[in-house]
Amino acid sequence: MKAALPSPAYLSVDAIRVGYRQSRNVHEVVHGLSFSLARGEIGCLLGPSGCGKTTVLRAIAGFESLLDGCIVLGGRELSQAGTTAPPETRQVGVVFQDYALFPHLSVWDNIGFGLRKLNATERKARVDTLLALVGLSSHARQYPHELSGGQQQRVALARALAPQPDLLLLDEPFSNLDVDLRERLALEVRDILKELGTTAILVTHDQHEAFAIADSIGVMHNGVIVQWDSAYNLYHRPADRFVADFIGQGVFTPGVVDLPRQLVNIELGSLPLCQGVDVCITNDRDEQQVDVLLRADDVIHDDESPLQAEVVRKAFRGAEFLYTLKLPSGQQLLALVPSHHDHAIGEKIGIKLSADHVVTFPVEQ
Ligand SMILES: Nc1ncnc2c1ncn2[C@@H]1O[C@H](COP(=O)(O)OP(=O)(O)OP(=O)(O)O)[C@@H](O)[C@H]1O
Repeated sequence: MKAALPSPAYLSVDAIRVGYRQSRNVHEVVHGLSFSLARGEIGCLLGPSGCGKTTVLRAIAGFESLLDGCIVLGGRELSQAGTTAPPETRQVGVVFQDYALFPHLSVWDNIGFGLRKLNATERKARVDTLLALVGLSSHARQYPHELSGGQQQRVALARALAPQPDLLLLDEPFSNLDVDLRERLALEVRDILKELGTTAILVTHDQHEAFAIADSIGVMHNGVIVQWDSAYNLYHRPADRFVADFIGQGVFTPGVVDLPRQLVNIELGSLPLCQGVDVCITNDRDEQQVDVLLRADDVIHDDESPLQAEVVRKAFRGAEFLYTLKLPSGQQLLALVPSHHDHAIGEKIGIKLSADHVVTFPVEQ
């Protein structure tokens, strides 16, 4: 059987460095960042405020030039140091956080704005198709101020998609919307982009948004991508402590690797080392102190368990409580527990481990 070949890159962002001019100096904020997308793939740059996500997006859109590296889209070189194709020649659409709709134009005219090269029949067909796709056919004659935030963002999406861009950039598009609507709209947007086969990049600091929309996610820290991966792998196989901390909820708990038995022993019990876990034993006793990542779903509540932990904090999450628990040693951990188990702060509850693999990191000095 032939091994599957990796999809060829449609967008290639190769070792780009980007900075902002400050008087005579350039303050570099993106340091040799690389990733690529196949045609029709949805990527996401996810990271904390100030890590450089928007700067990367602006460089791809052509609003910032490169200090080094290059950006290639569908075989066309868009940017390299000293050469920046103007934004309007790139066939790249952008959806901004604040919608940026034309207030004096109706929904229909906003969407049709970039289609003046089409004849009236083609233009009408295209706008009507997009209106139907974003579920706003009955709002065509309304003005932006007559729509909700979610509806306005759908108009902005339809307007950006109307000229059939080679690449769509979405800059924190849901951040002005309430939490429930955000995830719902993110899923809807994913369906729309997949139906059209549009290659897209979302920038966000919200992991739920990233998980809902993207095929591949790059976690950014200080101007570089520290892990480019699926949502599943970012959560279950974080490449370093920063990713482990940024994605999902969990704690680092001390453990000792028992290499001959392929176990890691922690206060709660023993966990199997999974194959491929990179544990470097530096002493001759075949054991090593490590920090073990324990996710909130690795610890389950069990009334029968002899292992007791004290509830020190609780946060209601609808279907679940996120409990912060204290072990007899004082070590704290997190546990997601179905919300019909409503325990008081200070109460002791039975817990046990339910992790099928373990992620370890070297102990921080
Ligand atoms: N026009 C500018 N001039 C100078 N510095 C800038 C400019 N825009 C951004 N920066 C700086 O570049 C760094 C990265 O900013 P950027 O907006 O790319 O981050 P971000 O990850 O998108 O953050 P956020 O999530 O808060 O939007 C920050 O330190 C910021 O202060």
